[in-house]
Amino acid sequence: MDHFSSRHDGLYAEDVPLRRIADAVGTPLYIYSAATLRRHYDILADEFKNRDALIAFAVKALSNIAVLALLGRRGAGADIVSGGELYRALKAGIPAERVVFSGVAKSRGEMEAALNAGILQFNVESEAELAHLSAVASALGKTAPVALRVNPDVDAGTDTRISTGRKDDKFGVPFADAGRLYRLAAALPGLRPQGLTVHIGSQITSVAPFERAAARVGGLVTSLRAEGHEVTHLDLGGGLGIPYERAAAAPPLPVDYAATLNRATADLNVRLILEPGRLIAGNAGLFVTRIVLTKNQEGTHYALVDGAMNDLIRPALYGARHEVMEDTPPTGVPVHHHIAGPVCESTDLFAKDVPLHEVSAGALLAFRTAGAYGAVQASQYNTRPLVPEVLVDGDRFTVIRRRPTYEEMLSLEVIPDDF
Ligand SMILES: Cc1ncc(COP(=O)(O)O)c(C=O)c1O
Ligand SMILES: N[C@@H](CCCC[NH3+])C(=O)O
Repeated sequence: MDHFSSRHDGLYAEDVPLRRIADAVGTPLYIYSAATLRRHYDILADEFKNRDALIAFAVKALSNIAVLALLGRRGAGADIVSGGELYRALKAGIPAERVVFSGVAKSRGEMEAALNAGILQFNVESEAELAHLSAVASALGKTAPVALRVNPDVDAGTDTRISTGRKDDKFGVPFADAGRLYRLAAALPGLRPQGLTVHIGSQITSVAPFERAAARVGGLVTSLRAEGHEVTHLDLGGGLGIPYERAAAAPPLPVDYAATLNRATADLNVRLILEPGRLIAGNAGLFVTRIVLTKNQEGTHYALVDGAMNDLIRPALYGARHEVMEDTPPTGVPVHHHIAGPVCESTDLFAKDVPLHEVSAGALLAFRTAGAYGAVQASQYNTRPLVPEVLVDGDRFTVIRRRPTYEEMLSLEVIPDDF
């Protein structure tokens, strides 16, 4: 089911023509489909409906509060990695009891805010962090619910830049230290260890690594219980990959992924937590840009667009490929173009050799699969305004983050008096 479609009169997001949104809001911009977000959440939630399970959306993937509110109302929790994300999740109405806090270096202020809010769990990634959290919680007279993030030393087989579960990655505690650190957490004041967590990477395209990681951490649950510890929560992270290109091998279906996790944890009697990000948001978003002009450089045709790497950095950062849709219904023979933006970097190149039928100034191009790690990784490089976000729901659309003015962009800057 694709909520972004090409019809006889152009591209649509659900029942709204892209052209209508682009004319009203200007380009570049992100467009999200509410129906897709709901569908992706519901498919996963349904697979765990007979379990005590929480789907804590990874806020880092797409953190607009409208999206968080939409998911929160369906029962989603939030996996956060900063005080800012905590603030967003609570603003969006996600109850603190559904918030888990991941990250290798939480600051004192972030810990205090999360303790005061009363979050479900801190995912702790080192011995030093246990000591730090113990001190912060004790000073506040609070008890921090803790899950120890273990590094299962499983190669997720994904891009090395987004792999997190091999022993040399900076995440989690070494598997061999987990027992000792769980005991330490039980002994330290201000901490209440309640579980374990793993997250082995992102854009993972087979279920086998999830199965291995779940088996390893499941074994640890059993051995800790045998030592007399309470282990009531098991957080299996996020990381399932999604199809970026039709031509590429399809990643496992969410139902197969869910079946694997359900099987691996069926006998553990734990509250299960998942932290999907990309799976829910990735294919729910388009990045939309307009052609400004074309040029031929030493035999290469360039379509130069008004969007740039500061708006969607994935191609520049990871060599990611986002499929391109043309707004103009394809007629005639296409000409292959490189699609590049106006930023002064050679990596500001979205795609090479894309067959385009219409390259006149003003034509709209939409990059698919841009909902996750798109708008959230945008910057104001080259003093380009942060890219707006629009949420489509049926035949309606709402600007859920508007484009700032130049005045707003400069409003935090000051020229000292005494130069
Ligand atoms: C701890 C943690 N949980 C969840 C996620 C979400 O991952 P994904 O968007 O691949 O599902 C990430 C990002 O990789 C993460 O670091
Ligand atoms: N930013 C990465 C994903 C990182 C996952 C974060 N733990 C991407 O765009 O694919």
